[in-house]
Amino acid sequence: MPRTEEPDTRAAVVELAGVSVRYGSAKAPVTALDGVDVRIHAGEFVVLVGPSGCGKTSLLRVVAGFERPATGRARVRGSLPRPGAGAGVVFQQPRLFPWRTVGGNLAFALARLGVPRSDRPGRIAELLERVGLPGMAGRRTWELSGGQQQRVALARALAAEPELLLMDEPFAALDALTRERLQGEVRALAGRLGTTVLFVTHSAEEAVLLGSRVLVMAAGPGRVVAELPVDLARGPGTDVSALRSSPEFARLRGRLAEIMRRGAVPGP
Ligand SMILES: Nc1ncnc2c1ncn2[C@@H]1O[C@H](COP(=O)(O)OP(=O)(O)OP(=O)(O)O)[C@@H](O)[C@H]1O
Repeated sequence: MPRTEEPDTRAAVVELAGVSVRYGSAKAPVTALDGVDVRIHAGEFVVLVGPSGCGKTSLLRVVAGFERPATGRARVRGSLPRPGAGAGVVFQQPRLFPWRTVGGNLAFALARLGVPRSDRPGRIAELLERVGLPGMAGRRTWELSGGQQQRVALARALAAEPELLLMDEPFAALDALTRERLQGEVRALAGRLGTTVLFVTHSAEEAVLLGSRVLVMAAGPGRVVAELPVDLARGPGTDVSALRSSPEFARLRGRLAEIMRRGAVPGP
């Protein structure tokens, strides 16, 4: 959704043009997405926000290659999206193998990526360090808290060093304190690694806190109705709780909540 008449000539990491997704049968079709255009550039942190059923997960699934659009064009780095090809995915639930250790879960992902057995322990230690779980490789996943399990899921998604990270309400099931900590970490991590992120949430607050750009969706049928660029400070030392108490954050959150209420861009 360009904000000017200038054509956008930058190479896009994600490009959706006129994408529709339909479920159900021919007799009872459900149009989950209708004519969605989205371009995401390298290093952007794009958040999809909107009410339940507006197609946020469907859009993410198209980008992940789990869902083929009924109409339109979807490309990731110029190619048809395919599961496991270049994008790391983190879901609301960690979806770890409960019978494997933390390290075993990561080793499985690394093996699938073709990482030689001898390199795996080093990579596992690095990944666990990166998500704030150093030395936890030998732990059973059921010994971990929900937040720790979600960190392991994030480490698994980072195993492929993806240029693109897709996150579907990854913190929704966590308590407020853990959520805040992980929000800060994901924000810092994405900035440090230069990862492009597409993140789904219901929360206006989370959207403004994390996103460099927020896309607002509406239902019936699912579509993108507005976008809000977010210019809150970014950088490794940016403290999420300080950001949350800044006047700029309050202004943006209020504006986004108003856009979400109206389902369209309000006047100046
Ligand atoms: N497998 C499916 N079969 C039939 N309908 C589906 C299927 N998956 C999703 N839908 C429908 O498509 C629409 C969009 O669903 P989707 O899960 O993408 O929305 P969402 O915005 O992510 O919702 P939520 O915030 O509740 O997770 C909804 O009406 C939903 O009921």
